[in-house]
Amino acid sequence: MGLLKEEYMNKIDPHIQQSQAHKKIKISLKNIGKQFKIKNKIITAIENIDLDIQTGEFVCIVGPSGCGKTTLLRILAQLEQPSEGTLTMVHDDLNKPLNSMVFQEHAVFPWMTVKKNIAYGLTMRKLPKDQVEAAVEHYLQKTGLKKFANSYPHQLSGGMKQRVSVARAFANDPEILLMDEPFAALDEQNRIILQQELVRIWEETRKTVVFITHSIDEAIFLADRVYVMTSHPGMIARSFSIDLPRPRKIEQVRNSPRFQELFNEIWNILRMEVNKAKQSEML
Ligand SMILES: Nc1ncnc2c1ncn2[C@@H]1O[C@H](COP(=O)(O)OP(=O)(O)OP(=O)(O)O)[C@@H](O)[C@H]1O
Repeated sequence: MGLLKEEYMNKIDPHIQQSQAHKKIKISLKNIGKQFKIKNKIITAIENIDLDIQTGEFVCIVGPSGCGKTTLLRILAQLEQPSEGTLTMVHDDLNKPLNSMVFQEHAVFPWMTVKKNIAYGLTMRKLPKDQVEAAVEHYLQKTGLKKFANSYPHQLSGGMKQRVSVARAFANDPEILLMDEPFAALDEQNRIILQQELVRIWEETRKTVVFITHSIDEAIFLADRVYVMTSHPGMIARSFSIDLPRPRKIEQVRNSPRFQELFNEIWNILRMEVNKAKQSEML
């Protein structure tokens, strides 16, 4: 059961507020649920989601296919209205966008050069030209795209295109980055390289990130906290604090006994949820 637009705005707007310095919670979800109506059938995508995300925290969400991860992210991006519950997001600096989204693929503009793609959000905000150029230059450098600044997306590999998406999101300088399986379509080598680059840029910027992934390895390598969701309808099954030291290097993380321990704990929960999802598909 959806909300009317006005009801929704009443729910969201008062909570996108300027924070006081002592406030640490950036995103708070209380009892969030979402139902979709298809023909006469109601599908509960997510239910009873309660979680708090701290300012500067890197959060990964893993869960079986179809458990509502994208729905949750779309609610955070305000592309979707929750059917129930309260979403609170603290907007600290009104000169910056509250959030930017990075999608799995097809998110770069094919008619724009790499440089123009990265500059897009800043240009739309009509920021001074030299400020835009400095930000673009910075992220071209950080993502190894300098040589391709004037190339068009069709001249780039899949990995390069995702770099452009990541560079654009960071250059836009949002307070919250919402990432929906951004590396899922990449081959293993490119995925590792981009994970390493993302972690490096994030460790410098410490933005609040919500990152959806199917990969337990990826979640542990990137996150401060991993939430595991239940199968349909999606609820939070468990949360894991990822207490691995930073800065992180992929080889060190993967070889550490703590990584193995976390992997096994998360997999034990996820395996049960994936099996449940399979059983309900067979019914
Ligand atoms: N716009 C929509 N209309 C109807 N049902 C929807 C809509 N969006 C999502 N759903 C349903 O809600 C449930 C959750 O979907 P969602 O895409 O959020 O899951 P997911 O965990 O991101 O899936 P995956 O891991 O496969 O990408 C699914 O049953 C899906 O069919």
